[in-house]
Parts: sequence; C-alpha cells; structure tokens
Amino acid sequence: MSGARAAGRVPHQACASEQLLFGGPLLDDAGWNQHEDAFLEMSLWAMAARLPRLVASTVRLAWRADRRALWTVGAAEAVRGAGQAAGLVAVNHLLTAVLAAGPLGARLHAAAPALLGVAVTGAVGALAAAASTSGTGRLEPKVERTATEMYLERVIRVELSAVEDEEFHRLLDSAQYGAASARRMVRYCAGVVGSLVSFAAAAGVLTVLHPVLLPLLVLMTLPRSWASLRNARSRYVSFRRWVQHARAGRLIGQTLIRTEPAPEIRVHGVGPFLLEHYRRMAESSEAEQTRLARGAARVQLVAAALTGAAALVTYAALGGLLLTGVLALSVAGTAVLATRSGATGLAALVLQVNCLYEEACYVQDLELLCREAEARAIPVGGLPVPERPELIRFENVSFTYPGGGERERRPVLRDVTLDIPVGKVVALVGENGSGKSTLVKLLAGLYRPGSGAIRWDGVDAAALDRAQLSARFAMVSQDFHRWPLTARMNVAIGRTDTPPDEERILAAARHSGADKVAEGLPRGWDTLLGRGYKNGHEISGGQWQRLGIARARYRDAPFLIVDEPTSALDARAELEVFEQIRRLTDAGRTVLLITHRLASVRNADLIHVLERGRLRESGTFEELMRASSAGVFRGLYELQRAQYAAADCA
Ligand SMILES: Nc1ncnc2c1ncn2[C@@H]1O[C@H](COP(=O)(O)OP(=O)(O)OP(=O)(O)O)[C@@H](O)[C@H]1O
Repeated sequence: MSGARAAGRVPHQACASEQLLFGGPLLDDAGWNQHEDAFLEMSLWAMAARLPRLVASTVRLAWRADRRALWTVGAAEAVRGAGQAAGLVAVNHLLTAVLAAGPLGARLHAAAPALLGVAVTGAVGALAAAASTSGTGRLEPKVERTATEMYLERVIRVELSAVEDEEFHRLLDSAQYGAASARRMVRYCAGVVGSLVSFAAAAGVLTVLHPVLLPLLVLMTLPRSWASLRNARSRYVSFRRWVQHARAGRLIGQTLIRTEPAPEIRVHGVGPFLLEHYRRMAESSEAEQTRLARGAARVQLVAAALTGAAALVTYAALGGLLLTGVLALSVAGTAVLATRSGATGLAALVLQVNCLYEEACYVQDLELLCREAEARAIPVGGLPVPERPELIRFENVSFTYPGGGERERRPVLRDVTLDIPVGKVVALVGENGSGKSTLVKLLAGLYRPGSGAIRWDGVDAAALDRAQLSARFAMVSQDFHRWPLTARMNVAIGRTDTPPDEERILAAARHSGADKVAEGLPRGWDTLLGRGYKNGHEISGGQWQRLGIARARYRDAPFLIVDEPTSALDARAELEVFEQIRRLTDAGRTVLLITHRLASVRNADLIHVLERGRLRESGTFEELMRASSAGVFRGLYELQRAQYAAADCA
C-alpha cells in the first residue's frame, strides 16, 4: 500500500497536450484535496475504531431528516439479521431431520416444521430487505437536503469578509461534497448495519455449532476483503493522481460547448485544434483505466486463489470434524451454509466501512464549516438604527482588507473623516482603487472599520442592529448580480420580504427605463434572462443596468448606493438616470453616488474626493471648481473636459 500511497500525493506527469495548453498539470486548490492522505493513511483497524462515531453522526443527520424512515431502516436491518440467524437454525433442524435414521416418510414429516421455518424466515428476510431499501431511498434525499440546508442557512448569515476569505472558501468547497457524502453514508450505514447483523448471525450460529468454525470463516473472508480494499484504494489513488488531468479535459470539452467563446472558436477555427487535444488527453485517461482494470483483475485472481486455499483448509477441517464424529452431517451442512453467508457479510462489511470512512471525511468538513460559519456569523441584535437620522459621520476611519500576504495588506482607507448629510446626493469621486466602493461598503455595514468609527447621529454603527442597518440600504454596484430569473423577478428580488407587487415593479421599471427593456423581450416580463436555459434570453449590458437600477428603486430604501450606475448606458439614458437619482432626494432619500463621469456630479449636494485611501477634498461642484482651486477634482475634471474637446475636434 505504501507505494500506492506515495503515488497518491504525486501528480501524474503532464501529457504533451496538458503541457502545451496549460503549461503543466492543471493544479487545483480545491478543499477536498486535503483528505487524500487522511484516507490513504488510515488502517482498516483505525477505521473500525472510528466506526461508531461515523455511524452516530449519520444517524444524527438521518434523525433530523426523517425519524420514521430511520426507524424503518434500523428495524428492517435488525429483522433481516435475526431472520438470517433463525433461517440458519431452521436449516440445521431441517438437515438433522432429513439425515436422521428411519423411513423417508417419517423423516420428511419430521422435517416439515423446519421447512416451514426456512420458508418463513426467507420471506421475512425478503420483506425486511424491501422495507430497508424503501426506507433508505426515502431517507437519502432528505439527509442530503438536511445537510445542504444545514450549511446554507449558516453560510448566508456569515460576514462578507468570511465569504471572501480563501480558507473559508476552501472549507466551503469541501463541505459542498459533504451533503452528497451524507446521502451516500446513509446507504453505507444501512449496509454496514446489515452486514454486521448478518455476520454476527452467521458467526453466532457457527460458534454454537463448533468454536473452531468462526476462525475458519474469518480465514475464508480475508483474501476477498483484502482484494476489495486494495482495489478500492487503487481506484482512489488513481482518481487523485488523474483528477487534474480529467479536470483539464473537461475544461476543454466545456469550452467547446460554451456560448461565450463560440464566436471566436468559429472565426478563428479553434474547434478542431481543441478537439484533437481533448482526444489525446482522453486517450491518456483511457490508458490509466486499462492499467487499473488489469491491476484489479490480477488482485482478484490472487484473492480467488487464496480464497480457494482458505476454503480448502476450511472444508478439510470440516471433513476432519465430520470424520472424527465431532460434528454430525447435518451440522456440517449448516456450517457450510453459515460459512458462506458469514463470509459474504464480512467481505461486504470491510468494503462498506472503507467507503463510509471516505465519505465521512467530507461530512466532517461540513460539520466543521457549520461551526466556523457560526463563529463568523453577522451578530444579531444591537441598538435600534435611528428612524430619521440627520447626519452620518465617518470619524478617522481606517480600513484594511483581511487576508492576503503582508505586501497586499495595506490600508485601503486611511484616517478618513467626512460627513454624509441625510436626504442629499453625496458623490464620491477619485481615481481607480482610491477606496470609494470600500467606503460605501463600510457604510452599509458589510465591513467594519479597522479603527475610527461611523456614527449615525453620534451613535457608533458597530453598536447598531446589523439587520436593521442593511434594511436601510439599496445598492446598485458596478457588478450587481444578473440573476438567471425572469425579468420581473430581476426587479422584484430587490425586496423579498413581501410578495412581488406588479404596480411597484412597473413604477420602478419606468424610473430606470427597464419598462422599455421588458417591452422588447419575447415574453415580456416573463422572459427568462440568461443564455443556456430553455427560452432563456440574453440582454445587453446597458439593459441589465436598467434592470439593476429598477431593482434598487423597487427596494425603496432610504439610502441608495449607486456605484458606477451608468457605465453601460448610452448618453441619453445616462442623463435620464442622473435626473431620476436627483429627484429621489425630494422624497427624503439619501443617494451615495460613485462615478468617474465628473460632469454627472455637477448637481450633487456634496462631493468627497478620495485619493489613495485618503480624503483630499470636499465641497460642492462650484466650490471644487473655483478658479483659485488647484485641487485634485479640478485637475481630473479639466483632464476629462480636454479629452472630450479633443474628441470633438477630431
Ligand atoms: N474584497 C477585496 N479584498 C481585498 N482588496 C480589495 C477588495 N476590494 C477592493 N480591494 C482593494 O482595495 C482598494 C480600493 O478598492 P475600491 O474598490 O474601494 O476602489 P474604488 O475607488 O471603488 O475603485 P474603482 O474606481 O476602480 O471602482 C483597491 O486597491 C482594491 O484592490
């Protein structure tokens, strides 16, 4: 095993195609990688020792998912095992009666009750097996759903910083496998219980028949167990070594069928080239599959030879016991049957424990993720957010994004002190990366300042109720989400605490021009947006933006953050949107506007200019543009104006 183990850690040699296309094996840092060694290094005995814990964690999940189905499966497996034991006892009685001395009629008559016993236990066993299969089938999807919900409901409550944290993401990636693993664990657990019971039944009967028979049973089982374990692990090692290769192959295949690269694939004629490399990579995988199959066949042959030898020893021992008169012929017959059924049970048990352990690695990740998510959850409760605040003030706020290396960890905001008067349009301007988006995320409570405070009428936002704080904001960011839902839901998803309201959707859509977008869609507001779905329809970046603005409008929150809202809009639409934004303040709303189009902030009540994380200037457009001013804003504005003038001349 050690050679295979070492092989498990070493990635396969990249084939020529992989080298050419990806510069080597396409390494992946997915969370599930970490279990490779844990699984391979665990001996069967160590696994057996952990078995009760693994079964207990599955039972806990199943208990939560469907208690009745769990009881059904447990009871059915117990009845099945008991039926097997009773069946063997009945067979023993049957053989004793049939092989006894006396006339045939009398012997058959004496055997009749035992025969009935064999039939009844057989029928009970079949019914129990059916009940177990049905219960397991019912339980499996519920367990998967329960496990999925368990982590999803925690993940949606964690801080944004956790979602952006690489470590947390790796755990999340791993935990996603956990839900499907939990589902499979139900089947393996039922199998383990069933095999255990059936082995115990056979072992019990054999021990009663003669104590030497039990070790003989184990001897007969060992080669098959060894073979199935060895083959399972070889498959796993191969999977681990080749997973990156398979991933690269899949990537090529997917690229060929995806919509985005389709035009370039056709115009540049990339298709045949990629297909050729896909074929070559698939051929390398096929060679590995052939190698695995040959190895498995060899192991099976060795196991069959050893099992044959063990069977010879067992039957020779049985013959010896028979000849010396220690065992009656009927008992020997029962022993043969019990040995066969026990050997099958034990071999299945070994394999299932192996599978159970492998799956359990992922389920443990899921439990770990849940604990981690609880620890990083957005705090619940706090002071009520003022109903009608007058002023929000950033006081000496500094902020550094968590994670990253030492060099990347530099402050994004430095000692920023500024005011956000409520009910006004406040514009944030500055060059790329100056910290504008970060500042509004801090304002909306998505991050907390590293030092300093954001005060709502003097109250530190850190002490405010986060849920209430979020409810005050609507956001149209540069990268707002394009939901693969209908056009209607793309607006209505702005407010999910009430059912979608058609009138309000239309009003919000008129506000941003999204009504015109919907009119032009094949099924109007019911058109599914997103390529790749049946009846799905794609719209342009500017049309998406109108829907995004309508969504924020539909949310109808007192604070509206608009981060580059018009980057994809045409000139006329842009003017309209800014006019609409301006009018929002008439209803008492506060607008935080981030834009690079400096002419658009002409009407803002207050403009804050950021430069490399520091506040450089604040004032109205006129104040910042005063002839005497040689500030950053004026410099940037003059630059943009000169560009437009140059374009006009050209
Ligand atoms: N989630 C994040 N994690 C780490 N660093 C980030 C993150 N988001 C932004 N940054 C970094 O913070 C700095 C400020 O980014 P921010 O998005 O706030 O700037 P901006 O002024 O809005 O820029 P732009 O005008 O280009 O949108 C940048 O250097 C950026 O790389």
